[in-house]
Amino acid sequence: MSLLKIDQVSHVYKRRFRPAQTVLHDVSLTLEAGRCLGLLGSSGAGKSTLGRLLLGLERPSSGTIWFNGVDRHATKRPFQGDVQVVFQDSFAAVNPKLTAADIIAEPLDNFIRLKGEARQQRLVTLIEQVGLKATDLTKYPAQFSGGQLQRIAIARAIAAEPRLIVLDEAVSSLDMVNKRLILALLADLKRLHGLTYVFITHDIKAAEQLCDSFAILEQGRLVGHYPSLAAFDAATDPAVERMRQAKLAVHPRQRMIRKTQANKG
Ligand SMILES: Nc1ncnc2c1ncn2[C@@H]1O[C@H](COP(=O)(O)OP(=O)(O)OP(=O)(O)O)[C@@H](O)[C@H]1O
Repeated sequence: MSLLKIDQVSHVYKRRFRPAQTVLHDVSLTLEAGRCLGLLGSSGAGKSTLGRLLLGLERPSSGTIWFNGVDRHATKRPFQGDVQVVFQDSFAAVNPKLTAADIIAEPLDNFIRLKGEARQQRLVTLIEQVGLKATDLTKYPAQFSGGQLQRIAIARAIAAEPRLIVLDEAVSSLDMVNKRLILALLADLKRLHGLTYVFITHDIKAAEQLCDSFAILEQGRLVGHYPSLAAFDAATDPAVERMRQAKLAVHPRQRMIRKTQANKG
């Protein structure tokens, strides 16, 4: 049985004073445990919407998301520790008033509930697993670089021993060196913990480094699904060609950040 089965999922956003917008159309995908699915597509293709459905933050308008054989949205609390997320902007994703220990401990306290020395030991193990030091646990977000804070976000994501992690543009804001390091870290953690990833990205090169299978969304439709890197590399269909052509384009959010920084400077 597949760990994840997305079965004919469609999603519609209702909008005020404008017609409703269907952003996912009949998407079906499967993912085996211990594998990484690259979910590729240009801006607005519906990637993050699908990620939010997997996390249980939204309910699909139609279709079913089966997780470990269970309809994810049929339960009362679809958002459980077994699916976690790492977002692109780690500074926005954490509370600046919390220490690294508080941030990493959040899912631990919610889902595992360790106490005293066992809890502290687990925090030390987690921060060391992402390549930081035990002494970093008492630091605040502002004291970390973007790459270091992304490591904290990854430690938080693995803290509750999830089965699946949604990585939503998780390396897109990082410089080339940090991107390579974080991709290597994610690959190591996947091997070590038998993790399963959905890697949402517009960056074909990053996806090729981490993923075992590849899906391309265009305007909410699945236009390509490749079960291996070899199949993806060999693909010549127009959807893959369009992704390859777009691979050097800067992500719109990055463009906005750069523009703001340029205006400030
Ligand atoms: N909460 C929302 N309410 C209404 N429309 C939304 C909402 N979230 C996303 N959308 C719309 O749904 C479409 C798909 O957005 P989504 O963020 O899923 O795409 P994406 O592929 O992740 O894009 P990006 O790479 O830019 O993040 C877009 O047209 C977007 O404007």
